[in-house]
Amino acid sequence: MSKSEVKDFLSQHPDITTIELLLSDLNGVVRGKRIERDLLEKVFTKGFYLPGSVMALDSAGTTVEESGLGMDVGDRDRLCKPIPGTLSIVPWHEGGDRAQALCTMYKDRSTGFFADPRQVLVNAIDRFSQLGYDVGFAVELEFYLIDKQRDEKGNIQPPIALGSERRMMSSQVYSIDDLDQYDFFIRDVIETARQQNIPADTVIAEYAPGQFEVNLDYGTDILKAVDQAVLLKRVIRSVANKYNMDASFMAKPYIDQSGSGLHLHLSLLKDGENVFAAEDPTQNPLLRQAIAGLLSMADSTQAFLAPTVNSFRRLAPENFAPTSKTWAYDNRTVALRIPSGGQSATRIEHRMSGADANPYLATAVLLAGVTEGIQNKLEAPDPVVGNAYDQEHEQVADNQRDALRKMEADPRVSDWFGKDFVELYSACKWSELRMFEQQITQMEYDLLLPYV
Ligand SMILES: NC(=O)CC[C@H](N)C(=O)O
Repeated sequence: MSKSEVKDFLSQHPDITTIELLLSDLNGVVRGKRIERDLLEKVFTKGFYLPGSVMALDSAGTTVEESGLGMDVGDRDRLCKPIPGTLSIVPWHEGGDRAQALCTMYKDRSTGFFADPRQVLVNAIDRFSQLGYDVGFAVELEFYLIDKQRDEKGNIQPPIALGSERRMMSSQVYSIDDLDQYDFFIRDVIETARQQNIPADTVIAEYAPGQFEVNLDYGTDILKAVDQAVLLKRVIRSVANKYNMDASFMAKPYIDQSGSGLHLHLSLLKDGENVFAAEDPTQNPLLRQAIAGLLSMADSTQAFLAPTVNSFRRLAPENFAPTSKTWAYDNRTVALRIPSGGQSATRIEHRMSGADANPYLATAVLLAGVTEGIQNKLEAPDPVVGNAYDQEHEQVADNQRDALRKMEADPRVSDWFGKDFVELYSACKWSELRMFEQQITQMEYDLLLPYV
């Protein structure tokens, strides 16, 4: 990051006293440290240090020792550097004196650290670029607003909108009333994002009470768009918090309501022309190869798209979350949708990731699949017509164990994500899975303890 960026920023924002330096961990959770204004220039030119074990944390924030990045290497520090263009104010901070910058971790001064998920995406973008296409890329994020107060049974519940008596209980998809009721929140998200140069545009009320979707505008720079998605999640959480609500990207917070997804849209362009375009896009050979590649890696990359035990609860039929390795035109019951909307807008909507997936890894999955399909001219099956949930199709794994084993078994995953990274991810996820499985549920005590 250039010295002038720091100088300009500090002179434009004389009130800034502290700056948060942020990194996305394996789970997409933002971590980092805070520095004083005086140190900013040095940090931007020379970098700063955080333990490499930041990239080996489980969901409880504990270092997974099997990763080899903790005690084995003396919990050693790694160089981190801010990413140019990401320095911005933190509008939700009450004092108005805080800024932030997104950062990335290095192995040495010039090589990225294998364990940083952003670096995995950087590598994937490099390989994908060799295909020689420009892109149109966009991210959609679903999330739930949740009351900080639990209901009388101790369960989570939708919040009461500011200045209203009414708890949001309806399931009115695309409801304008629901958007009205939450206007204060939505406006604040869009405005806060704007202040951080994040192009969040549309907000939609989703299928369930308190569930919304926010879209980032189409971009041509994949890495920048994913950086923005990571930061947008923080905006949404922080703005919700301001109004005493939680915003959650958990894949399935309510068992009887729709889950939350992370949908990625990709079109390929050559000389400004969309190469996926065709009168009937499902017959476009290049698009079919890209689809075939994605489907061929659907099993072995699912562990990145469904990163926790909870993610697999989202993958239930009839909820517009994909359960099968399918694709179709204008159809939300499949894994890969080709949205309608005119030839020049022809694109793949990748619907497999939960909102809990790390956006860097989910996007690397997308690029790997598309590249493998096109390079190897893979053949796609026929697109689905009608309700994919009612038909016989090959299913994706319905549990994390199977997904992790399939990830470990496919050499293409090591090739794309790095052998060391796959080993790290695997160690962290198995450890976390064991942590979840070691809990005996209340239901087991209620239904089994007295009777068996
Ligand atoms: N609007 C939609 O497409 C719903 C998507 C669904 N909530 C998911 O989990 O992916």
